Amino acid sequence: MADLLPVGDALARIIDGKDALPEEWVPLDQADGRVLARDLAARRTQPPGDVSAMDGYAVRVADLPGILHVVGESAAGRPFAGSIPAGGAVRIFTGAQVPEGADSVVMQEDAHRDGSAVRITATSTPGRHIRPMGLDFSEGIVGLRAGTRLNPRSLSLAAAMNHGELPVHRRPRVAILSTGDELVEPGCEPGPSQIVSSNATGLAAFVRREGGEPIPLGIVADRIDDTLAAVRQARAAGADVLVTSGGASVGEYDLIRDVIAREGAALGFWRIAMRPGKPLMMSDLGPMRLLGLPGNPVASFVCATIFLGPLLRRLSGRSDWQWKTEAATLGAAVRANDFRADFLRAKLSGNGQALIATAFAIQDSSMIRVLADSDALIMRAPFAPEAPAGSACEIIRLAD
Ligand SMILES: Nc1nc2c(c(=O)[nH]1)N[C@H]1C(S)=C(S)[C@@H](COP(=O)(O)OP(=O)(O)OC[C@H]3O[C@@H](n4cnc5c(N)ncnc54)[C@H](O)[C@@H]3O)O[C@H]1N2
Ligand code: MOO
Repeated sequence: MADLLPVGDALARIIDGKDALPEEWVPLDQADGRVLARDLAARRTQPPGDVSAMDGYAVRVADLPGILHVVGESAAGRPFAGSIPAGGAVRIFTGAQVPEGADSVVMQEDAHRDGSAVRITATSTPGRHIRPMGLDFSEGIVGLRAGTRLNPRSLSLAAAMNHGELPVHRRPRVAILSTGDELVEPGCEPGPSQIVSSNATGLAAFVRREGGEPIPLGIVADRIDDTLAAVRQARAAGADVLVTSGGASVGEYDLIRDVIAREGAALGFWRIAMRPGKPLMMSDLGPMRLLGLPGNPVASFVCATIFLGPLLRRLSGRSDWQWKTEAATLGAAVRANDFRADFLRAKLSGNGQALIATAFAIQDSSMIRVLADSDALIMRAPFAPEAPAGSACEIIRLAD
């Protein structure tokens, strides 16, 4: 089957020419999951001065041990104004600026206060319980790199670096169209030969998790005019990507190729050496990249994982756009593979370091329940020989 494109070539074609979408500025509280468009430098030094790491007394090590005179107080945001004289101490709290003259902080558990005096029986060392200025970061250092997907931790850092708004890439807009005469929306009363459309639901959630904005276009029947109208709707909505599901194969009702032709576009490719997902197709309708996913639910989802995810991450500006593989051990034997790269739905188990991936016995690409139960895809290269349980394999983890 020489006309089937290898998976790696298909991925290269799908991301080809697609770089990060333009930058926009968003407030911090809307930036979770967005991708930084520029390196982000600290706009201040943290901590801005030497501060105490404990509640206790700021002292001079040279005076210890001894009975010291408490000359004032330094609290976070309300520093002691003067400097500590010889034999003096300042009551200090966590995060408060260490007064001039002090070179150590003694925890209050190790000090005995008596009126304006404090008795400290042990000695200390210079710098003890003091966080030096700039311990966390100094003004001007790059704390977060362009291409980073923001998460709760990096957002805290952006805030601490004193950024109220962040430059992020625009989210990819992804139109999602289901095709098929037999399809009805979930939650209605299907007739006996109807099928509940499930692909669009999973695809929309997938798109959101990959940082995109789904544009749901619903279901169209297998009629060229209806399909064409929906594709034009996606173009008019300014979608960056149109994902169709179904109508990708060779039957008389498989219309996506006809629609591409009617739009005057060329078919980038059609049919790849992959199972599930053989009839995948790609085309560019102006700036909108069309990914024609197969209708079989598992094929649709696996193609989304392998191709749509990387495309969306590229458009979002992520530097980690490629899917990650992990080494695992087969929990059950797998058969010799044919000319199509196989992505076997599998369950992960294992204790400690050994990750065990066990392929489901039935791998039919219509089986949504198996997909829902899967934790990972076992990757099998074209013509990989049969492999017994216990052999090494490569997996792609499916997101929770
Ligand atoms: N003669 C051949 N027949 C088929 C081939 C082939 O090479 N030669 N390839 C097979 C493979 S592999 C796949 S995958 C499917 C893909 O077909 P289509 O993309 O045209 O999909 P449909 O025929 O429209 O639907 C297939 C199947 O999936 C169900 N479906 C479709 N859309 C949805 C949806 N949104 N939600 C849930 N289920 C959906 C549909 O009812 C069908 O059962 O072609 C093979 N045939
Ligand atoms: O891609 Mo098809 O789903 O191999 O079954």
